[in-house]
Amino acid sequence: MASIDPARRAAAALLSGVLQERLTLAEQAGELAALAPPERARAQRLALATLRNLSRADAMLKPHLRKAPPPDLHVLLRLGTVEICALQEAPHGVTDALVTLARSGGQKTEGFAGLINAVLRKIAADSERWARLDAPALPGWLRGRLMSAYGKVAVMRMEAAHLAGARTDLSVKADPETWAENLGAELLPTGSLRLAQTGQITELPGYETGDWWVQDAAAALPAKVLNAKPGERVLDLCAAPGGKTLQLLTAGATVTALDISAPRLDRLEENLTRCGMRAETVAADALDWTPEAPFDAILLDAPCSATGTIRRHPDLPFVKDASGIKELVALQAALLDRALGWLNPGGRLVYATCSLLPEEGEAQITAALARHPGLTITPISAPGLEPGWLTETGCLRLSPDLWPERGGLDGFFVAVLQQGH
Ligand SMILES: C[S@@+](CC[C@H](N)C(=O)[O-])C[C@H]1O[C@@H](n2cnc3c(N)ncnc32)[C@H](O)[C@@H]1O
Repeated sequence: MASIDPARRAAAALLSGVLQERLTLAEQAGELAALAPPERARAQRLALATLRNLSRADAMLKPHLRKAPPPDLHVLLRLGTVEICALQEAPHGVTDALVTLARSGGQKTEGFAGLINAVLRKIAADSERWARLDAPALPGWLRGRLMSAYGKVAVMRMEAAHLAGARTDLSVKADPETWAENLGAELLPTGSLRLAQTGQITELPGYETGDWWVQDAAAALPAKVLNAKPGERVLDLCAAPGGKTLQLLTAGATVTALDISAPRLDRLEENLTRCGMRAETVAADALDWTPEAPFDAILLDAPCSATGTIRRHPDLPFVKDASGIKELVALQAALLDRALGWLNPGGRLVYATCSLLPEEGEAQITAALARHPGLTITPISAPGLEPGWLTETGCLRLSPDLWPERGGLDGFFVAVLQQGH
């Protein structure tokens, strides 16, 4: 009998956490702590691929199952199906490994080793059907809202982008051309680097020396459009884990980085240390805190549904639903109202969310303009932006179906606001 594969066992545990306990993969990071880095990366890759392909795996399994399998067995069957059909791993090896895992799984799975063996053999024999299956659809609550906002064709393109996943992008401190060459990466028109392959990030040149940090090309745009100048006092509100703080510091600004979450601020501090940069950090609820002096510019990267990041976080549709969106929209408005009062005359505020929902983006800004007479939108311009990415009012609307030829972008909304006198 084959020995137990720790990466597969961890992947199955992560999948059970998402599908049965509705825990995000990030919330389950502790599950992976005992694994060596390559095994950890493999476990994550297996879990991500299975979540991205879940409805396709179920469509493959359906004809071979007489009734719905118990949840722990179902996870093993789905994982095996995705490994065979999507990742094109050798069916015999996958089947043996999952049979071994089932036998070691106690009462919940040990009795199903024979069934796993039989079903995965049928899946392997039937695997040419895989290519004809549709991309998995978003859950109904989200799909309906996105259809109203973007139309069916765009939503189907977004679903295809979610299935394709995301490459790893980096923001560099300086000299993007040289780093692109050193890392064999593509230099995107917006200035981010896109890696050809996602390997062990911490092993790449420039990681230890803090010359770059991981940041999606879309997530790099809010700080770029804020366009901080050397010596400006900038507040990064909702700052952790600090990708945008690093950008503002690189531009030469004096930055106060505030976040409500102390553990997330610890990660921000680690990132600052690695990159050799310094900011004032504040652990506080922005709704209670008041600055001692106003700022030249504020970046409000507000907490949101994160629906723009599903291609990177395919667990989100399984653990989140529409509940909580209203509260997030109210929190974003309260943060916006408060932050607008902390600007120097003529100061600018960049509002950003990694959401695809208009109520967390376009509608949030329309409502803010109605609440604050004299508040105006400054039309966005920055290198590399495509004209079609700008809304009629000059805000930036990004979605994962953009730049398909380059490998997509996270969904984001960005607005630059200025308070009149
Ligand atoms: C989208 S994330 C920020 C990402 C960050 N700007 C970056 O680029 O790495 C939103 C952040 O808002 C923080 N947050 C949520 N509610 C807050 C509040 N009331 N006051 C301050 N920060 C808050 C969360 O802890 C979370 O870190």
